[in-house]
Amino acid sequence: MMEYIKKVRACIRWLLEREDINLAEIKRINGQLEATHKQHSEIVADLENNIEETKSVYEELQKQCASLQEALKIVEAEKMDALSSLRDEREARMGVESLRNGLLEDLNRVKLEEKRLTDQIKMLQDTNKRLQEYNTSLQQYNSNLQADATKNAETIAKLQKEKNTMVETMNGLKDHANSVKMQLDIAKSLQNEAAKQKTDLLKEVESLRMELQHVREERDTKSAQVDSLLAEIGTYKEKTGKTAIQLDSAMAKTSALEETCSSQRKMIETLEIKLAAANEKLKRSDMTASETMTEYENMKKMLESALSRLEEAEQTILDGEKLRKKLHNTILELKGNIRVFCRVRPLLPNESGAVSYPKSGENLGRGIELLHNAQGYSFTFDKVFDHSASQEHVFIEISQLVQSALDGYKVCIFAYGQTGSGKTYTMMGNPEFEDQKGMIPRSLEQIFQASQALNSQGWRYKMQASMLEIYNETIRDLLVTNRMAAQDGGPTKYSIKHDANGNTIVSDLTVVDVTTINEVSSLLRRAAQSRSVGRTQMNEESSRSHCVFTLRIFGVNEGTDQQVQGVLNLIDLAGSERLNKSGATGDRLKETLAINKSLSCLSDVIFSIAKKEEHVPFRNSKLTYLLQPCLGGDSKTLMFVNLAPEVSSAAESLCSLRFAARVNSCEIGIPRRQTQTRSSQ
Ligand SMILES: Nc1ncnc2c1ncn2[C@@H]1O[C@H](COP(=O)(O)OP(=O)(O)OP(=O)(O)O)[C@@H](O)[C@H]1O
Repeated sequence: MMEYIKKVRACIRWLLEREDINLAEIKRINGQLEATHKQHSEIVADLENNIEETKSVYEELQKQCASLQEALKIVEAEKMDALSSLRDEREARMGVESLRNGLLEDLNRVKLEEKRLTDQIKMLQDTNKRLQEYNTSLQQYNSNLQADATKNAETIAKLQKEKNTMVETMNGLKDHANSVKMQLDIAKSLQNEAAKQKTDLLKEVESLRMELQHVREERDTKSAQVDSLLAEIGTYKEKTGKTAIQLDSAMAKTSALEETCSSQRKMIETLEIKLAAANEKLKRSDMTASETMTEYENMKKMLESALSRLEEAEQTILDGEKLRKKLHNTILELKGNIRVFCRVRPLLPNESGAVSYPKSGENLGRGIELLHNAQGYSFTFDKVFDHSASQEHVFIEISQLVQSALDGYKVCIFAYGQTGSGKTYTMMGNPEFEDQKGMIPRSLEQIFQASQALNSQGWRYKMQASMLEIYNETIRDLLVTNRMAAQDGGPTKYSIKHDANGNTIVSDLTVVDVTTINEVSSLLRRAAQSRSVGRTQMNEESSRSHCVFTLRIFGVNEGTDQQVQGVLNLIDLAGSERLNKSGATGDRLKETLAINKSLSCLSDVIFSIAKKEEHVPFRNSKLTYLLQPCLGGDSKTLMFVNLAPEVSSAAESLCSLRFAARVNSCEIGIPRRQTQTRSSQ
């Protein structure tokens, strides 16, 4: 309880203390309240002042507001104006925007187009670059091939030389072998003789031996007789004492027998000496025979090795020839264009020339310059032959091309140029004189020689020749014997067709199997006589027709069963002169028109092939339709452009050169070989 009271007292004390504190606090708060009241009244006074001020400001503001509203009205009106003008502007802007959008679309389109074009240009540039690179690589390849070809030609020449020396050595060896053989024959006959002698001697020795034996036996019987006689003598002496006469005779008999014995012994000795000599001789002849035999064997071996080397060399030459052929064809294939050779005929007396040639530089042998109306024109071709070039020289340049007809290519060589420029001279020449023979007889000679040479490699060739001319768009058979031999009595109408293999067939045309060059020569003579020759003012013997010689070549290799089918077309075109220059009238005018038409058809065809046009107008003239397979891209085509060098022909020459230059730039495609195996037929 006490404790409790103590606590209550403490509580009361604490409450009293708290009351004091609270009183002091109330006092403080009252003081604060008073201060706050004071402050409040000050604030109220301030606020009242402020309200007054605000009121005046408000009035001021109301005034301002009224003026602003007025201004606002004005502004609103202005705004309306502005809005309407804004609308107009918007419309205008929309118009402009749609225009802009259109323009943007256009721009985008243009940009896309530009991008496409840039891509295309890039692609073209790339292609161009690639083509250039390809071209460079082709050129490189080409020059490599040419270098290889030259190297091969050198190797072939070297091998040929080696072959020649080997052939010479072989001939020497053969001679040597023959002389050795003769020696051997002599030695053999000597040996035979010696053998015979030996047998004779052996026989003699045998008979001598037998004789000796016989003599010995005789001697032995005689000796036995002597002994028996001596015994008998003894017995006589002893027993009966026969007479001395009997004894003497017996003695004489005995000594005679002894003499015979000694002479026979001598004979035996001489026979033995003879036998030894014969044996010696036999031995010697045996030795000579074996020596000759070894020498013969050595010679035989040498001859065999020389023959096998010769065979190897021949094989290498054949391989080299094959490689050269392949390289040559590859080069021509890579070129892929019509090749053009230009040939200028010599000036006739009293003519002055308008043609010159580069004396040096890269166009040497390929360039030609023509002076016309005081202006110079330069051209370059695959080859240019000046007036001094011989027929042989020109032929060397085309011989590889001719050769490829044997390898199964279609080859077409034609001569183009004005009348009197040397086309016929180039193509046919004068076959009666060796140095004046033209490309046609030379080509045929080469074909026949080469086909014979290829015989050893198993190739068998069959050839068919035909020859026609196209005169005023009409075909004439130049090999037919009776020209008017048609059923109805009129001239034969020839029609041209092409078979599936790309071969041209001219109905009713005479096709002659030829096996020798002489047959072809007589055919050419026959054709030359039939050829239509007209007269113009320019050339007394101007040929007014296109003359087409065709040789079909069928080859089969009996070893490999490979078959080839080549065609060689050699064409002497009619003169290309213009109408005003030829001065032709009447029939001649008709001829000239027909010639010009077919020549222009020829150029149309060549240019259309070069442009890779879908439609090539082959059918526009007989000439182009006839040559379609040979111009259609898979053949090897060469054009001679013949020029007359005189000043008066400069205009015509310029036309011919321009045409030839265009032809030279044409790519007609890659020549293809027509080849198959017999079993694949
Ligand atoms: N390279 C040459 N060397 C020597 N004489 C030539 C040469 N070229 C042509 N001739 C001669 O020029 C003349 C005319 O030549 P050619 O008859 O070959 O001309 P062409 O062009 O065939 O004429 P055409 O169109 O009338 O047939 C001939 O007498 C010929 O012998």
